Amino acid sequence: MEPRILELRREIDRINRELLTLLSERARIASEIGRIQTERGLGHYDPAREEEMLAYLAAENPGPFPDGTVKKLFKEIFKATLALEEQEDKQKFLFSRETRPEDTRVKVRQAVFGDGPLLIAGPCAIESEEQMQRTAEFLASRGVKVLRGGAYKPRTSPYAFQGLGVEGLKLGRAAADRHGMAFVTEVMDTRDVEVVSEYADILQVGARNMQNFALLREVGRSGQPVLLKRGLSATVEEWFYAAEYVLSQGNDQVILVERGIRTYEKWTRNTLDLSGAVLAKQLTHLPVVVDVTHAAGRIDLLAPLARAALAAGVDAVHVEVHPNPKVAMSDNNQQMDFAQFDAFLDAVRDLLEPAKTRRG
Ligand SMILES: O=C(O)C(=O)C[C@]1(C(=O)O)C=C[C@@H](O)C=C1
Repeated sequence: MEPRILELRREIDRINRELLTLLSERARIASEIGRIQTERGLGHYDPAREEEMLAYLAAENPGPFPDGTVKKLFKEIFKATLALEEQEDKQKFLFSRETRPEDTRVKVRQAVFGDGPLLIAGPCAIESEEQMQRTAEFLASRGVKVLRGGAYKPRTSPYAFQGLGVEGLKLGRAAADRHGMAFVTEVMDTRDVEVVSEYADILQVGARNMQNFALLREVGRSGQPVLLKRGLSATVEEWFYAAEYVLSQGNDQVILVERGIRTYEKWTRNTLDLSGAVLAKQLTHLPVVVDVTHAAGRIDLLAPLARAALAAGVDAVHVEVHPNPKVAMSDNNQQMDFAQFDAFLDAVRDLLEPAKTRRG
């Protein structure tokens, strides 16, 4: 090798090392800026700041690189810096496995979310004492430990059945108590969190309320376990950020529910985003539930979707069950009757721990 080249390369090596030192120092300073921005709820990307730096770099460019090349090099530095700031943010999020590597377990009466697959089952809406008692008795006899039932119903039409309210809460609590089950029901308004908490073991925040930030904070403050449904068109990141609202109030009993997202598909009510559910398991330490009923909106897909979800490692599957769906006050076509639930159970039993389910 030409001695002069070797000598010049050693000069390059020295400058490489100096550049590395300066770039690392720059990154540490920018990280400090990023931490301050995050604390103040500010974003990191600042195009005006980037333009300001590019302007003086071009003006002071001694060559031989053309201004365009200098700008391109520094834009890469800005991009890398932004990625570093955003990565550091993610490591700060309470939902992140970076913050808590071990799985969070949510224990509610006899059910432990995150400790082996569970079923959540029950009617869309609580309609009567007889309906809730019959359903709870049947489901408990099949080993279901978590009873769902809506007392406050988010209906598209204001003229549709809105739920029994507190009367429904009482019926759900009584049915769950009689059969040793946990009771989960939706809360729709910050003003109802206190009363719903008196009856329900788990507060459900519905898909339409996923970014009702006041409600998220209120259920967080309640300290009650929260079942957080992903919004109809929410990104996975928005879903996690919604969970962060609850966690930020000091409440770590958060369970994430993938219930299908709104797409262009017409043959199913929504489109089950299994990748979203898997991302939730991988990136967060929170238990993850898949609600196959609201995803599919039809009975014939429930078992295959539940099998896929359980095989993918989710912690629970959520289905709607009603003694007589034909006369249900809501969602008639997507609730299983008892015989259909037994067939569903037979189809998924091998993926649920045998101890948790039995044929009555
Ligand atoms: O100064 C900031 O706000 C930063 O986040 C640092 C920095 C940079 O690399 O200089 C990074 C990204 C921004 O878009 C602007 C500037």
